[in-house]
Amino acid sequence: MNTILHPRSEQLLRLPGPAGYPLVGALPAILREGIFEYVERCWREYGDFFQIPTGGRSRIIFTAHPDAIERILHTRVDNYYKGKGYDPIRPLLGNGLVTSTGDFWVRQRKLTQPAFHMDNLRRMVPVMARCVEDMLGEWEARRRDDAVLDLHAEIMHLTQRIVGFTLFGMDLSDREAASSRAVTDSLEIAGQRMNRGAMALPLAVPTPANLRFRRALRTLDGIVYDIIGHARKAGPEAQPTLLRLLMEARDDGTGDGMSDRQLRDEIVTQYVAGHETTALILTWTLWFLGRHPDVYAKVREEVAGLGLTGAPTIEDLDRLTYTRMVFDEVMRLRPPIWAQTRVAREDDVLLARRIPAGSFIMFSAYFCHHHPAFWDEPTAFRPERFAPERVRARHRYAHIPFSAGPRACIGKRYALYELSTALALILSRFRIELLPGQDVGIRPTATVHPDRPIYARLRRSDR
Ligand code: HEM
Repeated sequence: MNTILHPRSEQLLRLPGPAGYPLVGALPAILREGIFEYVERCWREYGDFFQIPTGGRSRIIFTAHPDAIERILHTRVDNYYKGKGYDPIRPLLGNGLVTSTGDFWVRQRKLTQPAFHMDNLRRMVPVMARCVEDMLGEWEARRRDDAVLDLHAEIMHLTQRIVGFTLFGMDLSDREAASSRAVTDSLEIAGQRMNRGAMALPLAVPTPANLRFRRALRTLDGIVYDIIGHARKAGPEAQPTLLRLLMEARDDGTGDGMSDRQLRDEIVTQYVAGHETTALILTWTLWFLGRHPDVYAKVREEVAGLGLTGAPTIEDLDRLTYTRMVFDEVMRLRPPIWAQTRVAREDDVLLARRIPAGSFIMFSAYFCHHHPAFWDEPTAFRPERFAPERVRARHRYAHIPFSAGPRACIGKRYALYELSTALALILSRFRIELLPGQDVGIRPTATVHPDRPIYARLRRSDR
């Protein structure tokens, strides 16, 4: 049943939250502090559910409670759509799978899904392993020179190479440096544009940030149109990849294929969504393992138990159950995508509060993952939290690094196999020693980064 609610309904006005200025609400404070930091402060002060004024009558309704998240992503999923909160990222991702909505999204998701089926993942794992081995070969030379590695930079190169080969059938190595910078720049500036909300200047205004953003887009477009051109030349007999699948897809009604622009949007989306996220988790995993020798030893033992002599199989990777708990804990503490937004189509009730149609809602995996009612000592690193019996006893929406419901991450299994393959091969060959005295915090933009490079030395694994 749908009760019509006026946007100024008393129930909504009674939501706690900070005060703001008349025309600009809390935007000056958000700009000064950054949206993540601002939300964190409010979350500590106002708890699970509050509103942030953003000027005039508009407001962000924020929640980090799993009950509310379950309602948004599952119980009343049809009532919550991706709206203007995704605008800052649209110049980068266009109308690809992350940003599209409605019937168009349903169609594109259906077309894309087979690329991530088990039979395809099974074919991809040896390719992932080959990319890791190539990196380890380079690391071997550096180990002999006692070189220091910038972990995240190394891992970003790896995951880009993996996405290039597995999804597009192409070696992107020679473009790694340029595209890494373009992806980091564009996500960072999209994050800043999110901070500014309605106050973000149009991209056409030549501010230094806008110019950097446009330059990053040109670089990425160049790479992506190259990928498409390469695949067209390779012809239909080339290896089946996500790209081929999308190129060969035909509309049921008209029989038309996707335009180059739509292909571009889908490819950029998979490229960006598919390598930065996994790179961040692998980097953070190596960081936490370096800081927790007991956990490191258990992962190392589990990996050694596989007795790998070459690339792992899917069955090998499925046996890495403790390692999977470690990834779950890393993704709890450092979910790459710290918040998502939705707009309510109709009036609804969240956590016993009435939410009028048109409300702009932000919900956060990061703060949900740190919720003291669901996690003991939320900031402590404890993979044992993910023992199966403890997971069963917990709220299903207390841990949502991949989101949930129909718009959950399409690359979840791909990501987990990639992470396990990489970690298993790295730990089989090397011991990674963090340089002492590093105090690494987080730098949340559109994704949650380390706030400085993480440096490590390589030692031969003590197998
Ligand atoms: C640890 C790694 C990853 C994490 C934590 C992660 C997380 C997420 C999250 C939270 C969303 C929802 C975003 C939103 O709706 O705003 C999402 C969506 C998505 N992810 Fe991932 N992701 C990961 C890896 C990947 C990989 C490897 C790929 C592709 C190869 C991928 C492709 C996508 C796509 C295309 C969507 C949009 C799905 C849709 O709306 O239908 N992700 N991911």
